[in-house]
Amino acid sequence: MEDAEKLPLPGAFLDFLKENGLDPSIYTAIDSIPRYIRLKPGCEAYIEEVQAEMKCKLQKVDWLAGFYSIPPDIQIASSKAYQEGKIYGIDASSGAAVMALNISEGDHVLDLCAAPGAKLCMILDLLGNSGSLTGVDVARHRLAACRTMLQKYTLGDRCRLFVADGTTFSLVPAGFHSACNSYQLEEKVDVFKEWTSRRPWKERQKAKKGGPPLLASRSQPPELIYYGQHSGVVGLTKGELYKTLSENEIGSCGYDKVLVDAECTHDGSFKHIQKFEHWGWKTLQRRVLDAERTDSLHVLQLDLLTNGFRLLKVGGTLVYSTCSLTFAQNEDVVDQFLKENRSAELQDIESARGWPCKNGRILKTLRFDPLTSSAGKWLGFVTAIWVQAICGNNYTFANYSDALKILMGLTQTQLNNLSVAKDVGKAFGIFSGLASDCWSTSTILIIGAIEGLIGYGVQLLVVSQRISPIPYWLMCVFLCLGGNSSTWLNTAVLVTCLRNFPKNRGPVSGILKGYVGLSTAIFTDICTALFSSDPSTFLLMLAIVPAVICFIAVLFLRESPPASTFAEEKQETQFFNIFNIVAITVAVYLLAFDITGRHGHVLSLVFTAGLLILLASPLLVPLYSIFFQSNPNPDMEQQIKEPLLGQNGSLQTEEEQQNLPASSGIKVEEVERKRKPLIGEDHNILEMLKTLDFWVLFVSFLCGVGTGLCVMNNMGQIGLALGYSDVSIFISFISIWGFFGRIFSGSLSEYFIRKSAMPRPLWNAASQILMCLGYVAMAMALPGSLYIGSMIVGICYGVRFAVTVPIASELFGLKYFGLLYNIIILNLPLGSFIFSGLIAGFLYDAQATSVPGGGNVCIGPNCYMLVFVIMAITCVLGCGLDLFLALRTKNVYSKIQLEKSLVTSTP
Ligand SMILES: C[S@@+](CC[C@H](N)C(=O)[O-])C[C@H]1O[C@@H](n2cnc3c(N)ncnc32)[C@H](O)[C@@H]1O
Repeated sequence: MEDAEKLPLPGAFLDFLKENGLDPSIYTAIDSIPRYIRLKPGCEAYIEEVQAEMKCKLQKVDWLAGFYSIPPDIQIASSKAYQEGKIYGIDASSGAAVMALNISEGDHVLDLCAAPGAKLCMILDLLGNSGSLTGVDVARHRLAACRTMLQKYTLGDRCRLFVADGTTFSLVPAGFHSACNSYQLEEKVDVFKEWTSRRPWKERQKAKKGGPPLLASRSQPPELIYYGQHSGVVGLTKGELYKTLSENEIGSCGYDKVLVDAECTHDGSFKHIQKFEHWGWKTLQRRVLDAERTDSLHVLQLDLLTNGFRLLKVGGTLVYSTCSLTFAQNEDVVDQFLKENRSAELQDIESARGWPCKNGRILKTLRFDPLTSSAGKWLGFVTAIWVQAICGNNYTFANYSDALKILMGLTQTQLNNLSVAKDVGKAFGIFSGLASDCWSTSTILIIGAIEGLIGYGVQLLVVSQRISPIPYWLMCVFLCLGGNSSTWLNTAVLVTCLRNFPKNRGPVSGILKGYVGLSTAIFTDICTALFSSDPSTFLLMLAIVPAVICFIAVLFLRESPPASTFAEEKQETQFFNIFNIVAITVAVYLLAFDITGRHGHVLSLVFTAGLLILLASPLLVPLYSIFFQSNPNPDMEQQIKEPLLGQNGSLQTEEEQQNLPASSGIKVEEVERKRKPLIGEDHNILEMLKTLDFWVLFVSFLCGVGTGLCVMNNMGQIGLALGYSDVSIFISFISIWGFFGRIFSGSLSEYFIRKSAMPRPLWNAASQILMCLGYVAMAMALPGSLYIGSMIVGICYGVRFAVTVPIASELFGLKYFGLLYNIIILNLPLGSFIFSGLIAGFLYDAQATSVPGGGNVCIGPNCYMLVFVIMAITCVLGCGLDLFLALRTKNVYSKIQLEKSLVTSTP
């Protein structure tokens, strides 16, 4: 066994792991686990200095503000930045435990197992100049180290530290609640003054005689060893400080937030376990594995949790965390606690969205697990590709619109408005965006699948004449449903994949949107090949296939940890190159089939089989991952110098880190934003709507996709007007060239950001100019114009999509991306309505002549000429807006480039 070679774990420890259902192979990952540091708020300007001093690049941890990962071999204790208190050594999962508390301004927080104080410092940083923090620890010398840390990082002003047993500690933040302080009217004679490190004579004498015991006992009253000026202690009398309240009083005067980061076996601490190689495995047996000790640990953990909860205000939040991986010390403790405390309720840790963790055994608990194979993430991406490859069903309206027009006896305006109705369905994408912020990927996918099944199912029944034509308005509703279904699928796929691969947003968006572009061709070609463009069969496929694919994706597509090591990122880029190659092969294959004219039945069957094989081929990436790799999740223990609480109570050094494989939040609320976000940071919807950048992006997107949609929706009639009876070739053209636009702009824009900080909006500007030329070509209606025009429109429409998605995420963040994306996508129904429903519909009807039996028709280049001219002018406007946005976002892209260059230049 490889792990045995790396770290020869003793039999007793292996037995311990086995008893607790833990895989020993997790300890093989020790050497590849990065370290984490947190930058003290306000020290951001020193990043470069810190990097230069440590001779390594700090890689930002996207999901945890202020955290950076560094290579595992870098020692921070000797660095100037550490000594000057600019950086902390703290594990990312410890940071997650603090974030789960959801600290808000003015909170009074209790840290019941505070020493050595990494989380304590982070809490104080988050509190700033408000609220208070009470740190408690049973070990005097460890808490003294905590005090040193507070002084070093100048964080002590709102903190008080008590040596006390956390299972019996009973003091509330009395100094802040006059209502809870019955002594307030008494004359205060002997009050606490400003804290001084100089001890009273009595204490010094006591210390000379050997001092108090290192560990506080349960019955011993709390001993105050430090308090800051604004910690609520100064001005209190002893009676006030040490007053214990009734349960009822605690309900209103207790703590807003309690952290119980309980003592545990530390088996989740890799480096901690590694240290036993030096300390001796017998020590491990005695300190960690001893059955009696672990039994009493479970009791201690439950007691700490119970007492922490007792001191919590009604409506407050408690987080229980350990650095053990065993169920006994985590879920079992929480389970037992919940049984005994019916007023406690487990709450979702909402800030955990996108954290590299998985669910614990109890719903709403979380585990930071050391081994997470990336195969699942890639398998999820492959199913995302498949979902997208069937997601462009919305663009295939022209394939069956004529059947609808004839069956329902519609005019062109009515038909165009039907196509607008399907695009209006996208306006309700807002719902999928909202839902994606609270529901899982699988729920969103299932909703989309069922909606599509109903929407296209009814259209199928009408077109196949299984039911007589339904009223026009009702048909609008079902088209709307069909259109809306794709927003659920797109949202589920895009949001999840962008969060899983935040460092490769261009390729992710390019590939996924590329397949959306291809999906029209995939549907059209397979249908034409197998069923000779029969509209009923086409609709049957639109109804059934997406639902089946979605149910497959439900099994695999979920949020996973983003890459957090340099090697992982490098590999991500390689894998995306492979996906790009496969996608291009699919596109070329489709193109080859399209341009080689009509094919016989056998050849068509062979083509379809080949296409299915190509669509399945991305599976090779997750298969490679399964068979040739096992990636450690890096959120594991950092450097530990000594055992935590040894039998002699030995003291850990300051830079020791805590690991947090498991934590559960009990009542967590939304984090309050303290300042207006800058462009490039996470914006909520209101914040985004208030920015000029958003409106520029929104309107320029409208200019691009609105005009493009108009061409797609009207292609059937444009083709007829120009003398083509079969327009499927043009529809396939738009789809395939759209694909090339998406795939190349996604990856190239990423490449040029990395290379020269080229703002992504410049790609939109270029596409808009090209699109303008395409419309001019179509307006001229020369021979071949429609081929050139559909190719250009396809490319530029593709670029718009692939580039705008990452731009939105780069400017406004990924936190609320589901909703942000769907607001931007509102442009589809809006653009479709303005350019297709209003402008094209009106101008076409003005030129057309009525036909017997209802409806109208227009033949000749004049039918659409004015429409094309208007759209060409719109493109020039769009280009201007894109250039303006590129100028405004120059700095954002310089920053992104800097981050990317840091990654690539690191060995
Ligand atoms: C996992 S460590 C806490 C780490 C700390 N929260 C940090 O982030 O630096 C557990 C701590 O619990 C303390 N402890 C153990 N038994 C305790 C008790 N009965 N009451 C209070 N603290 C206790 C230990 O001294 C140890 O410092």
